[in-house]
Amino acid sequence: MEFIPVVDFDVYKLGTSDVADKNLQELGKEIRKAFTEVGFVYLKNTGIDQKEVDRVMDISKKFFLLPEEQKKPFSRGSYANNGNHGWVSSETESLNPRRPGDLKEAFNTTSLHPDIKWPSDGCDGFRDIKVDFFLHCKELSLRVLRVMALSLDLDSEVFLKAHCHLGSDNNGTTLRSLYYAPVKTESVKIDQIRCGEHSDYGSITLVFQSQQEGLQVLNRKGEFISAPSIPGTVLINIADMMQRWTSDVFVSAVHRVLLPPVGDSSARQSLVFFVQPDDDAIITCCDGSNKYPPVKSLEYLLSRFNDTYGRK
Ligand SMILES: O=C(O)CCC(=O)C(=O)O
Ligand SMILES: [Fe+2]
Repeated sequence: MEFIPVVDFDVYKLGTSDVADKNLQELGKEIRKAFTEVGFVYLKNTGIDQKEVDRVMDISKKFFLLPEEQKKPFSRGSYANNGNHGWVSSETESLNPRRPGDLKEAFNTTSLHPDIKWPSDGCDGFRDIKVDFFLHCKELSLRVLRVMALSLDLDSEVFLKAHCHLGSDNNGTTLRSLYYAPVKTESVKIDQIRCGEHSDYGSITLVFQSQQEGLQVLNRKGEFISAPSIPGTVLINIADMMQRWTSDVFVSAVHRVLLPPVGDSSARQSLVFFVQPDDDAIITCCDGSNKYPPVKSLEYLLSRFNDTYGRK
């Protein structure tokens, strides 16, 4: 496939409850085709509107533009109850370990625990805006996971059963805001880009992008195709654990974010919702085959984090 298909999710958008089986089946067919052929799909009419996405981007940007000393207290690794929650500074991660650190900053919302300390000075409303958006993304993700199961003629709950704790500290699902600062060409290292080639780790990922281009997806022919922002849609991709789960029926495609063209000094932003099965879920091939050995969700995730943050 040379492009990523756009599928209309209207019949099962957030807020609908009485969807006919026939409609779900139709939807399933289209989603299945996209996830087997390219691993990515754009969904339109999901019930998450562009205004809400813009609000989350705006509050995130306010935080990212604060001076470093104000962001440091919220660093990833400083939260006792959750090792993944918090701020990650630029060039800390290499999603492709063969490249220098990615030119991006991130804030991970992984814990919704009431005791979590949130940024608020200079970015009023940060917590509420993030938490509301997290919960909307959660609802949409559960709907998509249900359609995916149906599309494979499986029990509709087969994936949902392993996402019961989504939004609690026994599940690693993360809403990540990314900020790709304007690039100063003269200080870019050799082979450095905004986000190195990688595939995601969990079950599925929801992506919302600002207008700036750069996201590319590797198709089955081995060519990178661009995945531009389409306002009002959400881009959804299969991640590695889902590929294992479906014995490679759904493909977790490699993707990356390139530098902007020389002379383009705009910042880029995205919101990425990484859906993760519950920590103690055991992921076993759903076709009954043993193409991949069973793996515990949390162990798999931790091994992938070690690669990203440079295990020595
Ligand atoms: O920023 C983007 O558009 C995508 C980033 C991404 O693929 C990731 O963080 O896993
Ligand atoms: Fe990704």
